[in-house]
Amino acid sequence: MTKPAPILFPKDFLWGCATSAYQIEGSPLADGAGPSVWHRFSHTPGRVQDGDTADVTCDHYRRWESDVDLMHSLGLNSYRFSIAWGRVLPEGTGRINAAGLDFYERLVDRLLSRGIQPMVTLFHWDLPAALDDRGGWLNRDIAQWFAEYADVMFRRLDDRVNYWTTLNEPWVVADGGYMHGVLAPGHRNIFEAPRAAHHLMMAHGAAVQAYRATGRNKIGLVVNIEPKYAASQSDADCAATRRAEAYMNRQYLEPALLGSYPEELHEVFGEAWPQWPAADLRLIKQPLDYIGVNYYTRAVVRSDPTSWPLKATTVKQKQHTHMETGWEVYPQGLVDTLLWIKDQYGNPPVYITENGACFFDPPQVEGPVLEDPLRVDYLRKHITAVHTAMQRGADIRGYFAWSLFDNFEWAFGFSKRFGIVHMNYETLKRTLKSSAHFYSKVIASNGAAL
Ligand SMILES: OC[C@H]1NNC[C@@H](O)[C@@H]1O
Ligand SMILES: [Ca+2]
Repeated sequence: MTKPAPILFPKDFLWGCATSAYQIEGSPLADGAGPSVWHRFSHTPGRVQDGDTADVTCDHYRRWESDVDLMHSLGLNSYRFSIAWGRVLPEGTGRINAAGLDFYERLVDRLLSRGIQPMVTLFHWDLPAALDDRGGWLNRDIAQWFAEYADVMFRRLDDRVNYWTTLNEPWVVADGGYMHGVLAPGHRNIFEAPRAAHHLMMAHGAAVQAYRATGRNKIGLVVNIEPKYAASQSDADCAATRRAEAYMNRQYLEPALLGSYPEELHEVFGEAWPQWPAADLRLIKQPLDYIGVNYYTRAVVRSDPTSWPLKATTVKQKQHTHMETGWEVYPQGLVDTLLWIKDQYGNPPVYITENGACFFDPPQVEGPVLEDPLRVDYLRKHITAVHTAMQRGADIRGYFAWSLFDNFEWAFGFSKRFGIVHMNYETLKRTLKSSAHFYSKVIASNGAAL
């Protein structure tokens, strides 16, 4: 039996880790920064598990130099992070806070000095509170507010940043922040959710349009995709699955890539679905250099007339391992997702901009390395899935593990640990997990160590 050929990735494949500003930086109001909706949300009793806030979290705002050195020691050739809008524009528009801009410029320069390509996300959920006071994502003007902020960043950093992202996971903001109210700004309103979603995408389009005026590099959109599988072949379950797929996986990709919304959304939102002017869709549909895909899990869907607003619910797959968030470990879903994007949207260049898992890790670490075999297994199977999709023609250009550190997991607070590096939140000591060593070997061997 001949040994299967070793898995090898292209020479210029990006290998990185992903983080976001509010989740790792701490010091949310330092050096003139304006508060974000997440600063307000986490300081509102009852909103975040155990009353956790990201006032300190990984203290990356003050430890960024040694953190970049840690990334270098792992052999990362890229690093995906986000900019806190309120550090740069404390009121969201107008006055620029030089100290905020300087922080990100120094971070980019250090990354480049260590041979690490920055991939910079402009919005990863931490909207300046001052803009939320003016309606936030419910105000059509936000498209221009966002383009103004994006332009400030492009002018300062496009000579060094080769990969830009407008938004991270707009679905999560609209669904969590406006439909179900479990994320900032905590609204629960079926009439607000599609408007927030639409204005998020208009902001995306306006920022890409602004980029094309001066930008010389690449810009894209990052979406979370959770492939939906019908629990049975019944008409009801298949229709429910189509609704779920339209609501999460197509509602953002299709206006961005096709300039249209899936028909199923009229059924999902009913009278709450607005009629949008064609000019809006023309603004949203801007040529992109890549799509970022964040993949964690799949959903098996059945019809459920009692569930709101989708009339669909997921069926637990007890035959597979699950993460602490209740998400099924299902690597085949990543292959299916990447081939779906290839076949449905013309094989655009794709980066896996997030992939990772939160399994129970002991909160304290005794020895030099924390053993996390379940996460090693998860990463091995999902990186292999990426390679499988590439062998079948998908144009995948890079992979970012979520996350470099354990960090503030939104409404879950610090209870969920996704890091390949353990974070002790009292001492702020960083400790490599065996998944960090594993990932480091995969990068060094360009895949052969899988
Ligand atoms: O839930 C894990 C991650 N998912 N995507 C967005 C990130 O901010 C989350 O921490
Ligand atoms: Ca360049």
